[in-house]
Amino acid sequence: MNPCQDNKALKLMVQEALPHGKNGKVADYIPALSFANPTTLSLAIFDSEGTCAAAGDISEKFTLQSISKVIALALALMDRGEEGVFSRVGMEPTGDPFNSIIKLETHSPSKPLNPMINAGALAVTSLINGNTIDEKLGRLLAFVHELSGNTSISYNSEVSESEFKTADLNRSLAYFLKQHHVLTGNVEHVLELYTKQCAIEVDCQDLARIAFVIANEGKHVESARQIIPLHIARILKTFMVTCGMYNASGEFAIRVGVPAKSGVSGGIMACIPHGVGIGIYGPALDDKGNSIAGMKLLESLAQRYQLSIF
Ligand SMILES: NC(=O)CC[C@H](N)C(=O)O
Repeated sequence: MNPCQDNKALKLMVQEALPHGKNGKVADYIPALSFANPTTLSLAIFDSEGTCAAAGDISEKFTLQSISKVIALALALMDRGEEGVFSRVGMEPTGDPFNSIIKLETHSPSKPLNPMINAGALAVTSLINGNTIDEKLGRLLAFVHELSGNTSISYNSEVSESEFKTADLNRSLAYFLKQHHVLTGNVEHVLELYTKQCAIEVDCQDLARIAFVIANEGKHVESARQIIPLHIARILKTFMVTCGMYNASGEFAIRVGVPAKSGVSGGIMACIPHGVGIGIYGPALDDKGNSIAGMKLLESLAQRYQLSIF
């Protein structure tokens, strides 16, 4: 696997975007995330030639958080099929914050509107095959290893424990879903798996490689192996466009126009059809939970390289 090469043009773009982070704040509702350095920004871009260009400190690691929802959805769809997953979770954007409970009660039936909000992601995580939490997590990690080509990726237990102890809102969502038979099984087990899934730790280069596979119709560049079936890769990208940036997805589609998924750690994964994967890390967030400098950087990249799919 070729390591990413520093790129001068990208470095300039990172330097330009970085000051925008000053207007943001690192997430602290998960206490372990509050230690992140708000003045950092890094970028890796992996393309169909198998080359990777980078800028910023790409060795910095961060947890996937909501970006993991895309990966868990892929695995659940491979495990259960579309009917098995979409009987429990819908396909529509909400316009509400990612952890909102409101539409679960006002919508009938009370299944979560999509897999990118927390309620939908909890339902999806509960569908991953395996007899024990360890087995399910092991399958998820093996899948991440395959997508990224990096078998050393694991989860950060300090972050997962910090989230598990404080996840009362997600706990409420999950118990609500259990009451309405959307989620079956032990809620605490689902939360344990979900918080470990969110705490899977990567760097920008790993994220760019994962993004590439999704962008490239589910295929690896080196081996051309189909890791994710084509129709599932399309579903993932479509959800990323309609719901990937939470309740900022509409504005992001206009300003940037690429399938992307953010996480509250400050990561953004962007998948440019049909074969560029982008990984970004910038932990200062806006009030919707998206990386401010990261979004600015994607906007400049999209303008400069005409990336918008629209
Ligand atoms: N938006 C996010 O990244 C949310 C993920 C986080 N683990 C949570 O459930 O709150």
